[in-house]
Amino acid sequence: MSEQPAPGMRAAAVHAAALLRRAAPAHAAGYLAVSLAGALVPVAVAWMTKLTLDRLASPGAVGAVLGLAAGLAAAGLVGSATPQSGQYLRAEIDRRGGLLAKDELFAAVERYAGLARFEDPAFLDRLRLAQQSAQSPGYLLDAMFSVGQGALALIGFAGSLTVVSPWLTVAVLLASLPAFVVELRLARQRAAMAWDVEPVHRLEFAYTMLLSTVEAAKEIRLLAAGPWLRGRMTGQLRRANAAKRAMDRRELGQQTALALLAAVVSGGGLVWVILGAAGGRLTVGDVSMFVAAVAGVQSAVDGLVRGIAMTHQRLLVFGHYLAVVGAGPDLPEPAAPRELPRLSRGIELRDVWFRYGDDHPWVLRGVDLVIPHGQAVALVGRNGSGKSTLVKLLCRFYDPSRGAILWDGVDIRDVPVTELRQRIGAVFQDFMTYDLSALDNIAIGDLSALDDPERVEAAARRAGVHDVLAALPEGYRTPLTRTFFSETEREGVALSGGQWQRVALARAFLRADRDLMILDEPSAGLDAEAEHDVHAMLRRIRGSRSSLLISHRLGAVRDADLIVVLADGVVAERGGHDELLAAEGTYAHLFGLQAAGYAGEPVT
Ligand SMILES: Nc1ncnc2c1ncn2[C@@H]1O[C@H](COP(=O)(O)OP(=O)(O)OP(=O)(O)O)[C@@H](O)[C@H]1O
Repeated sequence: MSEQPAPGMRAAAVHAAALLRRAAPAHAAGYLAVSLAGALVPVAVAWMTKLTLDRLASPGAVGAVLGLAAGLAAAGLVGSATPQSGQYLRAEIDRRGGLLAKDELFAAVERYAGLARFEDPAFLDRLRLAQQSAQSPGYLLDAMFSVGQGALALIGFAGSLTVVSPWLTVAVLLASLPAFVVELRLARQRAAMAWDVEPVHRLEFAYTMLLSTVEAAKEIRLLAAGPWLRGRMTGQLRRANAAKRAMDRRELGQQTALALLAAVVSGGGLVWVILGAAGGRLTVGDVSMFVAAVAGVQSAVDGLVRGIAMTHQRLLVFGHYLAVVGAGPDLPEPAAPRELPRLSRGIELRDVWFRYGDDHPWVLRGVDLVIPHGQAVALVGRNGSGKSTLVKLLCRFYDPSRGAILWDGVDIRDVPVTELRQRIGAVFQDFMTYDLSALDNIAIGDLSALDDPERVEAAARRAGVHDVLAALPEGYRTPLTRTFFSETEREGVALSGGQWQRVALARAFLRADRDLMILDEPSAGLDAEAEHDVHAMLRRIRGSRSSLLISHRLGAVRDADLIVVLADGVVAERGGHDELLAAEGTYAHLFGLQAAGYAGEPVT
């Protein structure tokens, strides 16, 4: 990983506090009270023990001793009740805070209109850390409270120790100074290590997914590639473990040295106090107070330092959450958005250049193309010629690197992207197969159809998949996945590739009233009948809607109003089927090859 981000500790702390205040204010206040009690009870117990012992040593103070004994019992009660309530409050804070944080995180991710961030490894690492942070925001509170707890206990015990010996207090405090410095440095190093190890975990996760998903299981078993992938997965895990082990060892060495230093100081002090009590300079209560105070100071310093270190580390990680939530739009938003007119003339790509990144090759190199209103345009070209890329630009998943896309003359960058997408229906080449019910799989095309099963059925009929879906064990409510059960605990079903493609078509047909219908390889897995239906649908919408059809089956595109051949990043040929055949260019060549295949002629 190239750089460690600097997310702004203060901003992270303020945001975390605000988040928890919104999510669980009463629980956070309760947790604070319980934490304070946890810090103060041991100090109070130490004092009451000292006073009790001193009074017991001097005769005739039964009344006062009784009061102290009652105080000690009460402190014991508080001390034993606080951990359980603290644990409950802490868990509830996590649940409520986690819910809010996760919702906030994914609402922010949803606002990213483009795709580029989802293809940026550094961003994906950040997103994973942000998710970790959102999972359990109570950790942050823990860390911050332990700073307060440590500070209170430190003040209490150091003050108490001063009563026995101011010099010893100074020595104990000085001895704990290195711990501050070392632990803080370790926390920074741990946070940097977590950031560096993130890409390794991402790879490990990718291999884990390959080894555990049904999509990959077939090929991996046939190819006997499991051990090879497992080796890669464990290799990544070993790399991550090595980095963590190195960090743990560093911590072990440094923290052991710190512990030894603390032991030397408290051991020396104990000898001095015992000698003092034996010589009559100190009381028995002083010895008890000393033992409690030294242990208390050391554990308070330990808690304080760890609290600061933890806060530092968790704020750094929480900074990733903050960075994702506050990342702002990934595509420029128009300052003064224009209205998108109902398409009446057409969509024009004007000298469109595009590449996926500055160090990527140009995919489109000055495409000029008009998709006229009410016409069916077919886009053909060799693999990798940029057809799907052009579709992604039309949906504004990316902006052209140069040039513009005009919708009835309006640059699509000047209109709200959601408005643009409302006007488009599409089946992408890599369409989704959602692990949802059949109904959901189709209705997601237009969520207003969720409560209108008849519309969903009509779309499924048009895509030729209604009979299949209606015959499923729970009809349209059946999950189209073998991964989950339905609401009634019945197993889902698996569809065939072509059936899935019809479901994706049905999803797009729910949007058939939109201005532009994009079909990117919609019939690759379809049987001849279904393919025929797709083209019948395209003919039906012709005249009132524009469509863009991408297909390698040239027989399927021959009756488009306009056929466009994309090659070398530009429009190489355009025209009607007969026109392009007569031109004897790429289209004619490819069509000839396919036609010869169908006619059974030898292909030359
Ligand atoms: N997300 C991406 N990031 C980087 N490069 C990409 C990305 N998607 C596509 N490309 C590259 O852009 C080029 C065009 O790809 P595109 O998918 O647009 O081609 P296509 O004409 O649709 O191909 P096919 O006929 O095989 O579907 C290819 O060289 C591909 O490697």
